[in-house]
Amino acid sequence: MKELQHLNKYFKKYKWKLILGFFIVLVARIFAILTPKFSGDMINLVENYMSDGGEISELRHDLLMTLLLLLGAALLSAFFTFLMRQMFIVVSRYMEADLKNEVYEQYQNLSLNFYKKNRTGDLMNRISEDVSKVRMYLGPAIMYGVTTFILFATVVPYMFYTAPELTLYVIIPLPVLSVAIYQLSKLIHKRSTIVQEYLSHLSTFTQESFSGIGVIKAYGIEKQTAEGFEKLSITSRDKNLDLAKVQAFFFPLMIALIGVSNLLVIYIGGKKYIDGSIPDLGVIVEFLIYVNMLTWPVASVGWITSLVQQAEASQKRINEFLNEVPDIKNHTQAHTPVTGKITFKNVSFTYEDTNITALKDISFEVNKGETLAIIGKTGSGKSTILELIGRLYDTTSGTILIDETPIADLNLKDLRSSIGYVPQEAFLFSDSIKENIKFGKKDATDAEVTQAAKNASVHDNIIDFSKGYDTVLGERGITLSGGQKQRVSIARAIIKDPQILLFDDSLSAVDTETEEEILENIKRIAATKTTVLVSHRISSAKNADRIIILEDGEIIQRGTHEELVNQEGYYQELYRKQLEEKEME
Ligand SMILES: Nc1ncnc2c1ncn2[C@@H]1O[C@H](COP(=O)(O)OP(=O)(O)OP(=O)(O)O)[C@@H](O)[C@H]1O
Repeated sequence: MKELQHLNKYFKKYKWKLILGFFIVLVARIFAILTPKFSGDMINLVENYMSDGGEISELRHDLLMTLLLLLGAALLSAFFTFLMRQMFIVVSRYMEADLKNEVYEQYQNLSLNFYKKNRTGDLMNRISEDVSKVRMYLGPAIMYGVTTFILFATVVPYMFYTAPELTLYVIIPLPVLSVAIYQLSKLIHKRSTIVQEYLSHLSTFTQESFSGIGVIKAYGIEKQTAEGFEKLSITSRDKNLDLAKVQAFFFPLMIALIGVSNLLVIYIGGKKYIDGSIPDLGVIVEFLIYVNMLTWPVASVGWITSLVQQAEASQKRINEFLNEVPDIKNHTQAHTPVTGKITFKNVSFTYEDTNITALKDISFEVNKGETLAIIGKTGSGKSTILELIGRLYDTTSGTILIDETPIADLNLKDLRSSIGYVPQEAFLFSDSIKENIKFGKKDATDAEVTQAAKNASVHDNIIDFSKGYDTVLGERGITLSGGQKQRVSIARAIIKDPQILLFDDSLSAVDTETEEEILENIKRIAATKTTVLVSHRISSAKNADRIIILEDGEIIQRGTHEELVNQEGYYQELYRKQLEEKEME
């Protein structure tokens, strides 16, 4: 139960509703106990009439009155049971939503390293599957727990009071039922976990084949894919059958044990009635109803135990993530506005998971209003520099200063809100183009969106779509070309109007003419901003105020375009090669 203690704060939050729920259960149970009593009374009325005689009209009247009472008690019990569900189950849904929000908020705070260590499927499972299992503890387990407790606390003493020995006999099979259901629930849980696993294999498989349908068709491997699917689905079916077999035991087992209790009531109760130790036949009828009434709660003790165990295991998995401390911590609560000067002082960086040293002793400076271009082969560490500026990671050694302040001393929120980052692979959400651009500035006006798109040279493409800026992207919408995606992503960074603009090879998919146009626009709007531009093309770098060349995480050359073209080395070679390519076009 240690792990589940995390949920106590939610019980505290909803305590009044839960306390009210407890009293409602109490009232519902009292009315429920009355129904067997009235049934017994009716039998007794008939029995007395048959043995003692009397007016038939009087019997009719008495029977009708008792029947009405019985009906009233049953209706009231049903009404309060409804209210009870409203309390417990509704509260559990609130708590489930609260827990989901708590986990989601924590996910948002965790750093990139966390996401690399854990698979997306696992993250999704913990926020959906595991939280649902925990809800079974917060809702049904608590509700049935309270109901069973109250029922036992009221019915069993009453039964003992009415016929002590008979009570003892009839409740003997109940613990057996409870243990049997517990074992069965455990087995059901084990098998349903396996079924669940296969289900997720199946959905991952289908999802991948649908996303990669183009590749599957191009390589003509539809048949193999279908065979792969069939194999998986047959195994999944067999696992489902295994589960169905144990599930099939559940109700027969309950019915068999109820049957045993009923037989005991009739046999022992009958003998006692014959020898006179039970005065009325009605007691036997009453007991028969009580036994049936107690069966489900008793069975539920086993079921609840298994639910609580599953919830405990799930909460343990959730707690693992909730207790995770973000690698990147915000040390400063005060507002720290950013102007834009960036200084790297002997920065080295090693990726924790791969142990790859991506940057070695890097030093450079970019002033506010300047543009720095970073050129280098793939894997030379260019993107890593941008990630360090956004503090997605902390340096392994050395210091990064922003406006002369160590980056770790800046308020993380201020730092991130002063950066417009265009990643290497543009990521667009399944939403309209307008909303995708507004992601950079939630309250942007339509005019601002259009202006940003114009600056990113994508406006003309957008208005060519029949729905213009309202065109929906993604799975159910249209697919933009690589270059269009990059430009929408640039518009998103521009609309933010940040102090620092970071472009990670963001123009690789556009032609050189459009590249030039965008660079011109960026130069204009970024006149007072700091721009860092990663590229493989000289055309992107040539107008930058400073250029650095990276190789294997080290700066091998630095200078302006003029200086570097006249210097033997990587830049000059690249310049010649790209010039030749251009001439050949
Ligand atoms: N998230 C990561 N986790 C572990 N290693 C990484 C990660 N990102 C990059 N690396 C490694 O760090 C090195 C530098 O990568 P980086 O992405 O900075 O290079 P790059 O110059 O931007 O390359 P490209 O031009 O291909 O984008 C590479 O060897 C890469 O494998």
